[in-house]
Amino acid sequence: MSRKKTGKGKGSSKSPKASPSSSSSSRDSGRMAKGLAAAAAPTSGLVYPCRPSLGNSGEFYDIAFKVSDAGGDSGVGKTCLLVRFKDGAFLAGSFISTVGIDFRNKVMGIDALKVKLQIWDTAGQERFRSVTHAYIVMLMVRFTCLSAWLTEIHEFTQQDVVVMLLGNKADSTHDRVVKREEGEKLAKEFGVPFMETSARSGLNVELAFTAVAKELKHRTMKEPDEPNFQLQEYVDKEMRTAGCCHS
Ligand SMILES: Nc1nc2c(ncn2[C@@H]2O[C@H](COP(=O)(O)OP(=O)(O)OP(=O)(O)O)[C@@H](O)[C@H]2O)c(=O)[nH]1
Repeated sequence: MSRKKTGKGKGSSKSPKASPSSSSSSRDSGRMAKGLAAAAAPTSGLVYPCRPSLGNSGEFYDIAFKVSDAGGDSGVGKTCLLVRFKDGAFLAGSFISTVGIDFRNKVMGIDALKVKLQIWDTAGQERFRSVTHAYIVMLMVRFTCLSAWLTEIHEFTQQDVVVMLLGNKADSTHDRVVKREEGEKLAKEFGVPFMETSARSGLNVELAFTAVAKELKHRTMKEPDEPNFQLQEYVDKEMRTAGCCHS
């Protein structure tokens, strides 16, 4: 029997706010009931850009960003990807559809800085309405829907939102969300970076989030005459260096 992944009745209705006070919350992972999602939406992608702050997991960080894995159709592996990234484990077993939204924090070392990513896990049906101000949206869509998803992103999010396309379940020929060639072609067509991941094997999961964190850090801290961070180039180079794949 499969259960629903739900925040209903758990935790509080408080949202993680863009202020130091949210850090004092006792939770490192928050859950919200579906109806609260829109009201609980973050007000800024940048959580707290200042010198070391103490996260609620007890880790210091220099800068923090909100990231959303929204945009994935139901069942493409959004929750599993997050769990793999945060806890290094794969959630095997029966499929439990997310209801409402959930978030997880992780602090990463990026170019001598501690960057906290607060990653929002949304149910397929919540789409972007609950995360309109997240800085980045990581899509794991079935590609027939890509155009519609991108239109929706641009309608409901900040203009400078960063979008990254992930083809998850790369470990499985049968289950994979999209073929690599198809993903690369479409990503090029739509002008978004693309990479394959697997929550099951861990393939490229750390790399995907590192690339996101680097892009966000660069956007916030770059000097006016500094060139933009090339996310796709970085990802391609890292994969080549690693002889294919990061896990
Ligand atoms: N083979 C394989 N299966 C995966 C992978 N990631 C997730 N799954 C399986 O896919 C199913 C759905 O995963 P979830 O992470 O719950 O999907 P979701 O996108 O969060 O779904 P919603 O909550 O409905 O939006 C589960 O049965 C997972 O075990 C992967 O990388 N490889």
